[in-house]
Amino acid sequence: MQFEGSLVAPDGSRFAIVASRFNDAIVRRLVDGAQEALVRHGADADLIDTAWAPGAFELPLVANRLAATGRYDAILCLGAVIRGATAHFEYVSGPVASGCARVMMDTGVPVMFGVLTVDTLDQAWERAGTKAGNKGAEAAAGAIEMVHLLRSIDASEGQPS
Ligand SMILES: Nc1c(NC[C@H](O)[C@H](O)[C@H](O)CO)[nH]c(=O)[nH]c1=O
Ligand SMILES: CC(=O)[C@@H](O)COP(=O)(O)O
Repeated sequence: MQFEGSLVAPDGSRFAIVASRFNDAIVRRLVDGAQEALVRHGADADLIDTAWAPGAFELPLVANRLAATGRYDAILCLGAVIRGATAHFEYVSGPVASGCARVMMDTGVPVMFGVLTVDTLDQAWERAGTKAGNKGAEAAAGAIEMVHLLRSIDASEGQPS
């Protein structure tokens, strides 16, 4: 058997975008990119919910609560963690990444990590819809692929290999 996900959202698939307000001038571009990419790949805009958290550090908890509702086929966590003058960058970016992965493994709901972890504001702008693409749109494409992939694996249960 070979399993892979297409980039066309299955009918009725529901998505949640969890975004952080810290550096929101950048994060809003990630959210816009994600919403546009989901719809362009066939998702129903009415089936895309968005939640805003204070900062990236809070994203995993919000993602966990949304995943626990059972309403969503995939969740996108979007944010922008930009290095400052202290070690705070490490204490935020590390737990956010591991927290998002933990939610995905604990709940079985795909949680796409669309959080920028960059050293400079320029690097953030480059990844929010300019010369390095849009990490929100990338997260959206990955979410759709994961929904398809997991549904095909689940559908194969009990079938001979
Ligand atoms: N410096 C950044 C933060 N810091 C805030 C934390 O995410 C968190 O909200 C606070 O520590 C309270 O728990 N958040 C970002 O998203 N990006 C940053 O660059
Ligand atoms: C990622 C951060 O928390 C960072 O932006 C905070 O800046 P600083 O390290 O100068 O306090």
